[in-house]
Formats: sequence, C-alpha cells, structure tokens
Amino acid sequence: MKFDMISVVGFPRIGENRELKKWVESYLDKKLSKEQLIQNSKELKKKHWQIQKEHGIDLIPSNDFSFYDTFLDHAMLVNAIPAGYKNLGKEELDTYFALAKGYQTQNLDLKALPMKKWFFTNYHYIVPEITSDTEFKLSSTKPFDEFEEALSIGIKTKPVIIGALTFLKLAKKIDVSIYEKAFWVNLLSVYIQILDRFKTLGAEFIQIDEPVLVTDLTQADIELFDNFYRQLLSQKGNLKIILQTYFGDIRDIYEKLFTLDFDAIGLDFVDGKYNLELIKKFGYPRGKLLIAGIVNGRNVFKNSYKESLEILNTLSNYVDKKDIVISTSCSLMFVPYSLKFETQLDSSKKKYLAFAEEKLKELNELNILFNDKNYTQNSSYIYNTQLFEEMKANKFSDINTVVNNLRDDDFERKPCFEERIKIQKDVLKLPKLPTTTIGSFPQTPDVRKARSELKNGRITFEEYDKFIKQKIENVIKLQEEIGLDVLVHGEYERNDMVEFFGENLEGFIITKNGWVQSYGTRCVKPPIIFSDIKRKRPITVEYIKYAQSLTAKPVKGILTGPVTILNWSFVREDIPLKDVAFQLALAIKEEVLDLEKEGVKIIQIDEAALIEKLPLRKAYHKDYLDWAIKAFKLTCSKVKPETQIHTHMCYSNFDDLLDEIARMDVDVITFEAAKSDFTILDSIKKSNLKSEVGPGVFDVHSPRIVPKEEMKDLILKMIEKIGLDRLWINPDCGLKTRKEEEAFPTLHNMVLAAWEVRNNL
Ligand SMILES: Nc1nc2c(c(=O)[nH]1)N[C@@H](CNc1ccc(C(=O)N[C@@H](CCC(=O)N[C@@H](CCC(=O)N[C@@H](CCC(=O)O)C(=O)O)C(=O)O)C(=O)O)cc1)CN2
Ligand code: MET
Ligand SMILES: [Zn+2]
Repeated sequence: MKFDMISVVGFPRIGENRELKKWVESYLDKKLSKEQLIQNSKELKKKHWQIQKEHGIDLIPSNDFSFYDTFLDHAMLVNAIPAGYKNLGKEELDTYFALAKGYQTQNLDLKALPMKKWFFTNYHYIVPEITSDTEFKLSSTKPFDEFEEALSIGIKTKPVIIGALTFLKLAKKIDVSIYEKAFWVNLLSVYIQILDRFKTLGAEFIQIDEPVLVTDLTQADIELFDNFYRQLLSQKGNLKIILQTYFGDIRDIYEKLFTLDFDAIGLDFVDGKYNLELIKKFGYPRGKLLIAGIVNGRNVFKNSYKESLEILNTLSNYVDKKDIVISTSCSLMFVPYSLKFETQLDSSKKKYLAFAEEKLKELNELNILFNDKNYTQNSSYIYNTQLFEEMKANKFSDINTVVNNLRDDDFERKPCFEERIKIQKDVLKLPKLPTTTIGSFPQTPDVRKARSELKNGRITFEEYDKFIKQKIENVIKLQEEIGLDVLVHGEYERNDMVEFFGENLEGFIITKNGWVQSYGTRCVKPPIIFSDIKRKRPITVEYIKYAQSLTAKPVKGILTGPVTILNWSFVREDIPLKDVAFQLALAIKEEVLDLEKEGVKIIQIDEAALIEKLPLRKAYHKDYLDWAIKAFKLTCSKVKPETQIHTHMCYSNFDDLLDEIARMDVDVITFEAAKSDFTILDSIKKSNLKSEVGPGVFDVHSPRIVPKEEMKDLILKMIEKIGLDRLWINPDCGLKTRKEEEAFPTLHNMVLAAWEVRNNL
C-alpha cells in the first residue's frame, strides 16, 4: 500500500458548465436520446476521474455521479421503490426519472417521491419509501458499471456507497421498524452482494458513507449499526472498507468503532472540530487509516495551511503518520467546479478562493507540506500564511460598532400581535380565507433570455426594464382575472431570491459560473459574502411600486430575509455568522422601511432557509435560533402596526420548533404542509404561535394540475384543524420552476376552491 495518500470524498457531477443539467433536461424534453445522454455522461465521468488523477488523488471516488440524486440511485440499487412504480414496464432509467419527477398519463397519476434537505446543505435528496413489503435485492449495476468505466481508462476508483444506517434512517418508514433484525438482514444480504461484486471486479477500497453518525444517536441506532457492520465486515475479504462520516463529529459512537473491523475511518475536522478532542481523549486504533477531512467541501475560501497542519501534526501524536490520509471534509459537490471561469473576478479577491479543482491542488500541497519537516520554509506555506494574515487584517470593519449598538427594543415590534392584527384587518379589509401566492411566477424562457441578453450587452437596461414591466403588467392582470386577493409582482427581475440580493448589496462577490446542484437538474449560484454588507440603494421598491400602481388590490412586497441570504451564500469563516446576519438584517430593514414609505401595506420577508444551518445536535439549537430569530426581527421591528408582515418557509419539518417560530412575531406565515400530511396543523394548535397561517394547498414542485375538489377538501380539513379566522389560501412555495400552463390552471382552481368554501360558510 502506498503511503502519503490523498482522498476525495466526492466530486461535483454537474460538469464545469452544468452540462449534465442541460443533457438531462433535454432528455426529459425528448430532445436528446437515451444513448446520447448515457454516452455524454460517460465522457463527463471520465473527465472528472482524469482531473483527479492528474492532481495526484489516490482515492478517487466513483458512483458519486448521478443523473438526479445518489440517494435515489441507492434506493434503486437495493430495490426500495414503491410498488406503483415497479410495474410501469419502463426501462430502469425512465422508472428512475418517474420516481424523481412523478408520472402522469390519462389513467395513472404517480406522485414524485418527496425531497428533503441533505443535512445543513442546500442540496436536497429524494426520500425513498420503505414498508414491510419492501423486498431488498440487488437491482442495479450502476456502481459496478462506473467502476469498470474508470478501470477502462486505467483508474481504479474507490466506489462510494450510502451506508445502511443512513439509508434506513433517512428513508420514509411506513408500518415497519428498521431496528428489527428480520427486516434489516435482507438489506445486509444486498450489501454483502455489493461487496462480492466489487471483489470480483478487483476493487481495493470501498467508501461507505454514514453521515447520520454525526447526529444524536439512540441506543437502538448504535445497536443496529454495530450488528449490521459486524456481520458485513466479516464478509469483506480483501476489500478495504472506509467508514466515511462528514458534517460533524461522531461522539456517540466513536469508541464503539474501535471494535469493528473497518480499515479506515473518515472524519470531518472542519464541521466536526470535536473529532480531534475524541482522538485526544480516546486515542485511535493502530493499523487503521484515518481519512482526515481538512479541506472544506462546503465553502469556497482557501484552506489555511497553518491551521490544517496544526491539526495534522496533532493527529500524528495519536496516529502513525503513514496512516493519515489527507482528505476533503465532505464531498466537493457543495462547491462550484473551478475558478478558471471567473475571468472577471478581481485577483485581489480571487486569491482567497478555492473551488473544487483548486481544492484538489490544496490537498496535494498539504500532503507535501505534511511530509516536509521544514514546511514552514516552503514557499506554498509562506504564501498561504501571508494570505491569511492579510485576510485577518481586513476583518469586517463596521461590524462591532453597528452590532454592539443594537438595543433590545431594536428587535421588538409594537404593539403586540393581537392589537396589530385588528388594525390590519380594518385597513386591508380582506375576505375570509384570503388567497395569495408566495411571490415568484414562472420564470419562462423569455425571462431568462432577456436577462442573459442584458448581461451580454445585447440589450440595454432600458429594454430589459421595459420587458420586466410588461411581465409585471401581464401577471397583475392575470392575478386579477383569477381573482386572487393579495397580488405579487412575480419576481421576474430576480435570477434567484438570494443571488439577486447579493448582486444588489455591497459586500458580495458574484461569480460567473459558480454553480452548485440544489436538487435534480436545478442549480444555484450562491453569492460570496466577502466584506461589510451595505445597501447601496433601494433594491425592490421600483418594481413593486409599479405593480401596485396597476391595481386597486394590495400588492405584497417580497424580500429575502437575512438568515436565508446568509445560509444560501458562502460566508467567510473568520467572522461570526451572527454578526453577518445582523448586518444583512440592517440592510433588509432599510428596504422594508422604504417599501412601507411607498405605501406597500403587506411585506413578505422570506425565511425559507431559517433553520437550514440549525446545528445537527440538539444541544446547540438554542444559541443558533436565538440569533437567527433576532436577525429576522431586526428587519421589521420598526414598521407601523398597520403594515402586515408575512414570512414564508418552504418546509414544515419544524414541528418541534414552533414555539421558536412563534418568537418571530410575524403577522402571517406561509409554509409547506400537504406533503407532510398536515401533522404540522396539530402542532400549530398546541404551540404558542399566534400568527395567521397559510399552509400551502398544493405542491409547486409537481407539474400536475391540481383539481379544485382536491384543494377544497384540504381547505375544509384545515378549517377543522385550525379554524377559519387565521387561515390563508396559497401554494406551498413560489411558482418559478413551473410552466405557465401548469401553474395558471392550478391557481385558478385554488381560488375557486377558496370561493366555494367561503360561499358555503
Ligand atoms: N438559492 C436558492 N436556494 C434554494 C431555493 C431557491 O430558490 N434559491 N429554493 C429551494 C429549491 N432549490 C431551487 C434551486 C434552484 C432553482 C432554479 O430554478 N434554478 C435555475 C437557475 C436559476 C438562475 O439563476 N437563473 C439565472 C441564469 C439562468 C441560466 O441558466 N441562463 C442561461 C441562459 C438562458 C438563455 O439565454 O435562455 C445560461 O447561463 O446558460 C437567470 O434567471 O438569470 C436552474 O437550475 O435552472 C429552483 C429551486 C431551496 N434552495
Ligand atoms: N418568494 C420566493 C418565491 O416565491 C420564495 C421561495 S422559497 C424557496 O420564489
Ligand atoms: Zn419556498
């Protein structure tokens, strides 16, 4: 075995120019053949393996590629797919896309499997369903095919497989206990077959990903893990098994791992600083490799060689140096592909950044330094430490003054909710069950084209502005025709709800090509928070004012909240998140007050990502929520009582956080409810939340046209649970990803449903 090894946990799969996204979308639009899609993807994978090889990576991952989502790939691999999909009579790839996107024909209506956030990232995985009828069996050749594809160009990869505990815990369980041996032994036999196949193919290392090990574990989880792996590892033969963890520390199971026959353990020393303490406290077993995750797979800033070498040197007091493998902290799929496309980015900023490709270089340099006794004399080390000194010198300047001068009443809105809502009802005079939308309307190809032409200088700003105003005019007319009560301007001017604010606030770096996958074929280009945040000028006022000038109905102003901007941006690691959040909040507050001044009566401050960076362990929740909620409150504490403040959160997996959400003290909150079977409604009733609520009555991620009766039933059910007086009727998120012909009929049905219920009161 080679010493001084370097490992990559996973590599971005979308391609340097989002090729994969474009191919898959073309395939789904029937504009690209299956053969072509597969052929193109093979070339892409090869390119990615080759790049890693050129950068000297020893443990190069395979099976980290996916046409849509690796969790769904895994569900297909072990045959954990709902019965309805099995008999579609389709080829594997088409069944796969049907699971991801739903499948509708004249007489068949299969819903897409739901998506969930992948830990605290902005990636979303597909949630498989397992029931007592699930028959685990090896059902796909994808991981083996990819291993062979790489072999054919002379690269022996390290296949990546999702671990059993992570799979079972993150799947949706229906009428089944994953902890019963009779259930999981069937899955075990599939994993044994997977290992057997890889043995036959000549694999050396297999990486088994178990990120759930960094969450709070129960005794039952630990026992399941122990039993499962004890048996699996007894069958591993000559294969070397890497247990890969990431996103935190593994305090609940660390010592237990010593007794299991893993050949290597992958630990995250970026998000899991406590892993180092565990090693200091309990040591590390002899003879096992330690995959030391020190290059951050979740952020775009350069690695601090000084800090990393300190960690590595400490580790070498407990682990044989030859057993330490330098690695990324998690997959690199959470950062953009390469800086080489950022030709317009000032070198004074670019020099602080490292995307996936540059991180490969960092791994290499770190490896050289770690094996060099005089590394402090090495030029790459000297350059890197200088950079970080410079960075330290340009800390956010205003932060301490502004943030320290905030007083308690900067965060509190007056008068209390009960008084405000009365005043608002008098001013707004909305009917019962008011109907509205979440903000964005379909981002049709003409909108994207206009923006791209503006960016390329093919049209002037005046032409673009005229185009956007025309879109606004159309959407106002449409909403009036449909009969919605509270209108919106449609968000046509925004490429993305976060990037748009990044472009218009001072302090951000906007990249040209810094795309990362958010789910399936959808990508985001997170802005980078680099220096003090300030609002240069009003951002949204003109278009919202314009929309309001076209109608007598209230137009709701839509803004993105500070915590969501923070959580969906890349943020410097040397400044407390809380301080950045407060700076963002003060900028958004200026916008809120300007909208109010211009006569906007309802303002929605989206906090879609409010709890995204909620620490994985409960013990740390409070601290995060305290500052996150304060940042939100800072944006709207100074508005008049008659101004109605809404917020929107797209996920409702906050059942046990409702008392915290109540502290946001908003007038109206809209959120997703239908996909989680409305359990949240019961929780709302039991919680301190006083706000009016709009639990979305349809799923915006499905192209399906929802029948009126279906939504009517939902509305009746919601009235029963939550009462009539505080209920709003709306979709569960923005409509930007839908086509007009999908969104408009459903909206129309939604309004009709609300009217029918209203008229029968
Ligand atoms: N940041 C963020 N995170 C989020 C969400 C969100 O809305 N924003 N929503 C949730 C779900 N995630 C989502 C993430 C992305 C998209 C999405 O629609 N993304 C678009 C890109 C949006 C965008 O930035 N568009 C730009 C650039 C579009 C583009 O590709 N332009 C073409 C040119 C187009 C032309 O000339 O016709 C090109 O560059 O090649 C624009 O509108 O200006 C996509 O992948 O297709 C939707 C939901 C959770 N996380
Ligand atoms: N206002 C935004 C929209 O409607 C909220 C989206 S939350 C991901 O698109
Ligand atoms: Zn949403």
